Amino acid sequence: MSVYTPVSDDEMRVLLQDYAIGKFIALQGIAQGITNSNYFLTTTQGRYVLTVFEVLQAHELPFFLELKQHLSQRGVACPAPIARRDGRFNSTLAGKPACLVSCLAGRDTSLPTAAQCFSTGAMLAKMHLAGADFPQHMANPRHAAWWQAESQRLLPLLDESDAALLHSEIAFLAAHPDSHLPGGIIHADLFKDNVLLADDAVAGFIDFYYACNGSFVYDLAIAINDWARQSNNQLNPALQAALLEGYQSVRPLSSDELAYLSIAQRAGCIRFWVSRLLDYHFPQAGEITFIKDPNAFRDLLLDLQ
Ligand SMILES: Nc1ncnc2c1ncn2[C@@H]1O[C@H](COP(=O)(O)OP(=O)(O)OP(=O)(O)O)[C@@H](O)[C@H]1O
Ligand SMILES: N[C@@H](CCO)C(=O)O
Repeated sequence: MSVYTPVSDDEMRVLLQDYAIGKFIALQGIAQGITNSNYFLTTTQGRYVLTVFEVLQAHELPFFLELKQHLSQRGVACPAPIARRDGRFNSTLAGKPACLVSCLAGRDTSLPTAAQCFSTGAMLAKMHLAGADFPQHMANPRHAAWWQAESQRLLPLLDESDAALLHSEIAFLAAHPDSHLPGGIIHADLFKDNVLLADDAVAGFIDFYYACNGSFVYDLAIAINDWARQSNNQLNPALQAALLEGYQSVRPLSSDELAYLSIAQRAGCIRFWVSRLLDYHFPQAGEITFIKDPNAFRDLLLDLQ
């Protein structure tokens, strides 16, 4: 259940006065999603998605909403934020930051086909190219300095072999950084549940709230690690190849990027192994946390080494 903040029809009617998108017809909570409260909003002019942010703070929102506007204007399949009458994208509802975005067709999948992996790879490359002239910068809050610092809290809690693996892998990544590789705006969380598909085509990337600056090959690696990962936490070679082929159909990788890809995949494993371990060992009081299996990324890491 992902509606933590109830929004009444009357509250929505009041908020709609700040927008020029017609009159209220209906508001329906969306069951999927973990972090935020999401609703489908229908007005006399169309269908939209209302998000009430449960964790992000108001001052953090403009970067993500302006990025979505930039990308959607350049043909990247993603929700377009809806501007208020005063020109802003961000609103407040129930004392929390909120926004309206366009409603996309399509559904996510947990069992992608090779054709869907190809389309996702191609759209990711398109996103990387489209971000080139986005004027804002956001350092990655969950990269090398973060996993180095957070691992200090985790190491005493892990069994001996996991602790040794985490420690040695972080040292390996520190010795093999990606800072020399092409980069720009990355999604940084392009898992299967963050892509809406209409048959084989990408209807839209969603959940841009980890988007930041980073290397393109790292972003691609994060996507491969989820889209091609099978239930045994090993990669399906055909799905991995399809995602890579789709990406390269739009933006061919340099030989340096290709050589680094497997290291980037190991970095992607560390990123999500660490965040899932933190959710498991240090659940935030008062924060809604759905704990995903940390061992999935440990096991994939062992397979990639
Ligand atoms: N622009 C959109 N158009 C259509 N459906 C959307 C849109 N945005 C979100 N959804 C639907 O709402 C669901 C929840 O959205 P999302 O995954 O962004 O939730 P969240 O709680 O904000 O983030 P997360 O689950 O990653 O923590 C999606 O699975 C999708 O079905
Ligand atoms: N995609 C992440 C959660 C959101 O960052 C995970 O599966 O661990």
